[in-house]
Amino acid sequence: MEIISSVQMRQIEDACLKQGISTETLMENAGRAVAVFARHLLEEQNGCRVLILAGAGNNGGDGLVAGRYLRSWGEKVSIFVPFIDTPKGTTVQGCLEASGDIFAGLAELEEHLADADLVIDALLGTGVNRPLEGIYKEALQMTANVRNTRPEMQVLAVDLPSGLNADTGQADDACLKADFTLSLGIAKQGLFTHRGLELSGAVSVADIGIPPELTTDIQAVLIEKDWAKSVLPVRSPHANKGSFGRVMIVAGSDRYIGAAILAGSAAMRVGAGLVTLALPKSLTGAVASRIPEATYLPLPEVSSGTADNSAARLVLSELGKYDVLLIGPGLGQTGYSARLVTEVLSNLPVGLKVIIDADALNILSAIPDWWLEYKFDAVLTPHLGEMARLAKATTEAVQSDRFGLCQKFACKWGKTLILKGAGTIVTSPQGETLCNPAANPVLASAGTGDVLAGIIGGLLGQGVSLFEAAGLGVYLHSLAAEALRSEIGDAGVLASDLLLKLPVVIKGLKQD
Ligand SMILES: NC(=O)C1=CN([C@@H]2O[C@H](COP(=O)(O)OP(=O)(O)OC[C@H]3O[C@@H](n4cnc5c(N)ncnc54)[C@H](OP(=O)(O)O)[C@@H]3O)[C@@H](O)[C@H]2O)[C@@H](O)CC1
Ligand SMILES: Nc1ncnc2c1ncn2[C@@H]1O[C@H](COP(=O)(O)OP(=O)(O)O)[C@@H](O)[C@H]1O
Ligand SMILES: [K+]
Repeated sequence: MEIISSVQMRQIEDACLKQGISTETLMENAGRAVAVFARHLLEEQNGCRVLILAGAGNNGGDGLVAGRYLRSWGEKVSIFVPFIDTPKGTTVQGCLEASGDIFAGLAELEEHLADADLVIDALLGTGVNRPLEGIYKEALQMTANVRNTRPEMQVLAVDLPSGLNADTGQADDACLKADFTLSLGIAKQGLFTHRGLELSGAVSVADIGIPPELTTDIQAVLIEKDWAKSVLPVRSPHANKGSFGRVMIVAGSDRYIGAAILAGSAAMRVGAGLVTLALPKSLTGAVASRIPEATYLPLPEVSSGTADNSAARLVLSELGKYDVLLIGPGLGQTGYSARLVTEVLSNLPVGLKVIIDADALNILSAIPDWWLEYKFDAVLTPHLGEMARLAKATTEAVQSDRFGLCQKFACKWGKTLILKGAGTIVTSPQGETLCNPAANPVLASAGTGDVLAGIIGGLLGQGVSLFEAAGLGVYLHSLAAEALRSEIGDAGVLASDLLLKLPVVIKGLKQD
């Protein structure tokens, strides 16, 4: 599914106008599609009472058109039109009366909510430009309250839940949670990240007659099963371990021994041929007892668990034999770790695929204009805090514009950037964007990021490109978490539980 911003949607609307397709035509198509969808929902629940909340903009227009169709098909339609007393309200009143029972007061709204089978939320769409207040806010809150007492009453959002920002997924406190969202023409990106994930319900897209040639420039898509299947590495029965890549993981320090175990195991569990863990010498025994299948590059130490200043040279002397370097999980941020990271990144063999994760990102963020020093493309995997440090922004600023910032900085830094968290976003340096529309508390626990970095390392080793490995890695990680949530529950799952699920979800993907 393609996804776009509100600015892009406006450009497409303008292009439609130039081709002679008017906004009225698009709105007619949109309203009809909403009505068809609504009728289907009503049939499923044997209902017939539709309550439409129609705002003063084009989103409300879509709702009014839907009302006209539904009424002509014999459904019982009532329409809340809070702007009825404005000049615009007066001009549309004539056609509204033909659309069903119309009213503007909250008392009547409460009455209609008492027996509505379906609420169509067409108060605000992409045009929301300020906090909700007054009658809009009260109407949405009243609807939400009634829905709490009448869960059988369903809510269908037109284009997006009213009060949700179409670009950022930020939501007004009064935003009405939908069971279904019918996005018009092309799905709006804000539905799939931040609060959009919890507020939009099941999202589908209505064809409203936009000519396909006007959508060819769209660079952002959701990560979906068919795409993931298409980029899964192929495994020949005649392969040997050299066929599936050699992955070097520089990870772990005295306080974070588990990071190396999780990342190394994950790389192997997605099918890497050979994984070498480069970690401080005194940690090697403990880690090797947990992953006997890996090979080891014990790094000289300045003290127990801290690699010394000669460690980078040792890593570099071996790296020529590898396809992939993952650097960062559990490294800590001492001066020694910083020197290890910067010296390795400054002297990489040509052609090596690189993932920079966790502490290595924090180390980069302390270097002014680090991206000018390290000009090669690499996969960067920041969570919110790491992204804020790298982008010199607050975490709130990052979270309030996840798509915008991920796209801006992937281009500026020339890196394949993964902005982690619910609704993870992946952007290539050229701006191609993938979004994984998933939120899962199973992943909100320590160590899951190490697993993700290892997965991506394992996929890169098998020849997947940086961008595709990033997207596929995020998807497999999320599928494994979803499987655990249904089997075990949403609390108490460990990052290491993901590991054994990885081969299973890969197998499932191949068979589907
Ligand atoms: N693009 C396309 O191709 C197509 C788009 N279509 C549809 O158009 C929708 C976008 O329409 P839109 O631009 O009229 O915006 P929309 O969300 O209806 O409301 C804006 C109005 O609300 C107001 N307002 C703003 N914030 C407010 C607040 N907090 N509280 C109260 N009022 C607030 C603002 O007025 P203001 O007071 O700022 O003058 C303005 O009047 C889109 O989501 C889709 O459904 C389809 O019809 C077909 C093709
Ligand atoms: N609520 C959530 N929904 C979906 N994914 C999540 C959620 N919380 C965390 N994740 C994912 O879990 C991983 C956590 O990574 P990170 O924060 O680096 O953890 P750690 O450093 O402890 O390993 C990321 O892949 C992130 O996208
Ligand atoms: K809406």
